Amino acid sequence: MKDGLPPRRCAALAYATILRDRRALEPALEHTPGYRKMSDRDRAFARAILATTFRRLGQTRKVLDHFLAKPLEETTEYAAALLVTGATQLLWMDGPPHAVVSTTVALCQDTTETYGLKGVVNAVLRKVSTEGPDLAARTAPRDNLPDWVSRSWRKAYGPGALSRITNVQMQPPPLDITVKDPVERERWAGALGAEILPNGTLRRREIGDITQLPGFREGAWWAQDAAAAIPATLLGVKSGDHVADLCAAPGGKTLQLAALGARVTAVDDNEGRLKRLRDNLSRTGLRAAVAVEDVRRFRPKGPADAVLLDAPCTATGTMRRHPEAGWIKKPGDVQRMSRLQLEMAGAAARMLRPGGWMVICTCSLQPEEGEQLAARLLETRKDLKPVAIQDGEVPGLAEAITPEGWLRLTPALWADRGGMDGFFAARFEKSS
Ligand SMILES: C[S@@+](CC[C@H](N)C(=O)[O-])C[C@H]1O[C@@H](n2cnc3c(N)ncnc32)[C@H](O)[C@@H]1O
Repeated sequence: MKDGLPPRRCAALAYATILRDRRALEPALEHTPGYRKMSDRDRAFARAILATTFRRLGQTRKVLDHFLAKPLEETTEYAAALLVTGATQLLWMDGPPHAVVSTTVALCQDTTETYGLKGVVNAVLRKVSTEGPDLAARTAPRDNLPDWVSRSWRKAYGPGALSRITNVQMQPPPLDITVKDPVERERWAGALGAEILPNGTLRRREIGDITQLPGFREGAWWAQDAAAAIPATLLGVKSGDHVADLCAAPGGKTLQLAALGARVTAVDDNEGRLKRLRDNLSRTGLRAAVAVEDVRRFRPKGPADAVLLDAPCTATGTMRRHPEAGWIKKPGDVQRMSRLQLEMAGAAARMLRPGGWMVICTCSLQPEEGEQLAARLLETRKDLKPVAIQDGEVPGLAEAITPEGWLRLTPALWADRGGMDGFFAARFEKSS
């Protein structure tokens, strides 16, 4: 088979699946015919095409629109996938024009519907390779947000922040690392060639194969975005405390709490993701009890000293790491998820002992899943009172503390160091 054909085919097939089935990028690729049989290099190439395609989707579509007689959405599904992934390689990946155009045209032979479109695909991609860069220069990173996301962020954060957030999202994400033993942080920063961020997270510019990095196999650290590492630190956990970690898998926050010496019960209803949590515990030599259960039904053996709820959400704060996230969600998902989050937060509060602290967090930039969720929780549970987050608890992030004392992290924070995921966290104490 012609060189470069299989990874490009995988990328185009997975692109169509992701949009049709609203599926996340990694599982979509894993289930794409031929993907698992490819070499590591080809798999990495397919993944890079796909990630760049979603990261630049709005800009690429704008360029393609100039050369298409009808909107891309009205084109056959696979033809649209070939055009978008092909144009992405030409515009944003320095793809050699001849190789990109000829392999993409060859892929038109995959289906009867696209067979007859070889001429069109050839002509359009040739135009993209010659005239596309000038047209692309007239587009902007914010074009890459789905309209509903762009509208909601503009309203919530303003146009300036919207541009800063989208600029960060155009960059490939760094590898962020939480070290098990903080005393060893400097040593591992040296061994890994990493910078130490103000919250103690280690940051490397490139992700690569993390299993080959020093300290991974011996369980000295785990990968965790700097923003995701903050909520567990807000619980004020002491050694020996009983902590319920709700929606725990794959376990980044469970590991943090266990490393502090807490007796952690990690609850999640997804067995597959819990396997990853168990693997992480065994690799790092940390301990936690694990319960496979819906958080809304789970009852701990006794009241917990502290509860962490990292609720499922639309994950629009993670579009830098998961650029497809905004494209596979719809505005209705925000309402649906925020109702679920409120139910879960109510269940979480019931698990807490009087005087105990609870932190709820989501990796979403939608206010319905953050500020509005926290406010609604206070309306519905009179036994909770807010415990404002203080400057000293979040070094370098004082500006992220809201007037109510919540924490609103956006990708634009620490932008000169590579940004972070968008996250929201709020803390409460149970009064009775
Ligand atoms: C944001 S992820 C959690 C990430 C995790 N806390 C960490 O730090 O690695 C949300 C998790 O919620 C779980 N989940 C979703 N609905 C649930 C439910 N009703 N009960 C328990 N877990 C649920 C998902 O399986 C998923 O693992």
